[in-house]
Amino acid sequence: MTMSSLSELPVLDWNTLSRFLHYLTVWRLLLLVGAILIIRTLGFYIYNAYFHPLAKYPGPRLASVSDTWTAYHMSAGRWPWVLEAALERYGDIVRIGPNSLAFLEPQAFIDTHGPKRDLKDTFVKTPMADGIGDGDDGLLWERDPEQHRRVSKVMSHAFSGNSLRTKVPTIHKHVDLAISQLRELAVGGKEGVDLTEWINWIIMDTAADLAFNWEMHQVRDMRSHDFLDALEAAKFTSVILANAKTYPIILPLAPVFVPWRVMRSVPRMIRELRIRITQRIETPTDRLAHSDYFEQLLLARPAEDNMKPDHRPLVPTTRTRKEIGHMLTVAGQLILGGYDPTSVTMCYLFFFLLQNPEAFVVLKDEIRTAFSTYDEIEADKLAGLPWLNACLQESMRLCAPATHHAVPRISPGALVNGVYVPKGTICRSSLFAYSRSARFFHDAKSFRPERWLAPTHARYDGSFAQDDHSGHFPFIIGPRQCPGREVAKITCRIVAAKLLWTFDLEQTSPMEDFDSDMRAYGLWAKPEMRARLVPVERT
Ligand code: HEM
Repeated sequence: MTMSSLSELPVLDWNTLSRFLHYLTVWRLLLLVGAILIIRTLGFYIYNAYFHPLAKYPGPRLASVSDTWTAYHMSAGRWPWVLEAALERYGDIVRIGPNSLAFLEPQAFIDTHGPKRDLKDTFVKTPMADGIGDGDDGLLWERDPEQHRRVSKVMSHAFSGNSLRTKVPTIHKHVDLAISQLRELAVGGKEGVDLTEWINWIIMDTAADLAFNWEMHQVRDMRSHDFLDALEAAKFTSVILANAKTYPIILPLAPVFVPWRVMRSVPRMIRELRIRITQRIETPTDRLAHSDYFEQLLLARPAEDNMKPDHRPLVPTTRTRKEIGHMLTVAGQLILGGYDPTSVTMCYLFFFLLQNPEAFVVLKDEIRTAFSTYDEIEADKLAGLPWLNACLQESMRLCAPATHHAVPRISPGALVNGVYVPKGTICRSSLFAYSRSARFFHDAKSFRPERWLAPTHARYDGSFAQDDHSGHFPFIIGPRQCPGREVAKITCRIVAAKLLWTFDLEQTSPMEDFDSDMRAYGLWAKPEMRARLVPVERT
């Protein structure tokens, strides 16, 4: 290049720059930014679809490039069925999001949820919700395995043997009141009662009373407490917000999905909880009506517990704002954990029984033969009734209350069902799909309590002998296993036995179909069930 050609090159002086800026109108600028965004997004999609470490797994095309697929189906209420269909179509491991895999085999569930020798190998929870008390995630939502272990240890005493026995009279108290209210109502009328509503009242009254001696009196007053209404109304919103945490793509849309009544009721719910908790903290143990789970939280003073006994202050120091926030969150979770899955289990138990009259008759006979008077009905004997327990197991197999959304966990970089899953991958095992798969259960989609009976039982049916129960974990397994599982089973048995000992049930609302009419958001929507309760005549 000669000196003369060099001098012909344009010089970037102020004039040139202002001519360039003049040329670059707002529209052109927007076009430029748009083009950059499109190229970036396309690059991101091409990487996800063809070069991502999970690209080798089959699945819906949209799911491989965006989380919209999962977020949409979860919010539409058909997630368990959609995931089941995807596993049926694509195989045992399906890519359900750019960074998410779903598994069918029980071993995958054991790998992701089972106990680990080293906490760093834990498959941690995905973010679910922020604690309602000062950013504290309490027990259920706690993601840090160390912190979870600490809180879980404190609470474990509340659910252990002796402590559990002290809770049983409280369960009977609420069920007895419901039965006597239902008798009073003389519910032989045309319409009958809303069984779902009564189950909700009984279970929530019991859950709140057991959690921290909170008497909600829904059964007594025969009307829903604001807290119950708010919780039921917030179900859909909670799935949107929880989804938004895992899939930020839907975060900007979240406010659109939050109905006005939820916006109004949730702060009310938290305010009420705060007042009740403060009252509970101020009530001395000897003035309580009965023992509750909350005692354990009040006993635990982490800072002081870790001091040598002779260094501890004689009078415990006042509770900090942080401690109160923690208690508030755990208390809310104890009510939510105690209420929702138990009421769902009870509702679906009756749903399946009403649709399977033969199984229903066997259950009524078993209960009415086992107890000659109402007052004889007690927890230990109920635990030994094979058909009652088989019906409960079968109902939780077909409609596992808390695991239908395939409880997600994040891989630390480990083997799942024999394949290496990279660190950070979200893993979901669909117990719903497993439970309804003909590969693991004979006559898988039918309600057949026989499958849970021992060969010595008169109704034992050998066709179910090959059923593979190894993945039946309605309460999951490992360190996050449900601590309330025994309370839940005792409650369900007592409610079912006392109701069926006293009444015959005739459904008055139309029968719904499980596969086409039911919906599951973050939590199961409950079926509409009106029933006439006819008191059993006894000589
Ligand atoms: C049939 C009824 C019940 C079922 C099927 C059930 C199921 C479950 C499942 C699957 C989990 C694990 C959730 C996860 O990791 O995301 C869980 C956790 C939990 N459940 Fe239950 N539950 C039931 C009743 C109860 C009851 C009566 C209580 C009493 C308060 C309770 C308290 C809890 C608590 C506190 C947790 C959190 C445990 C932790 O993260 O360490 N549950 N439950």
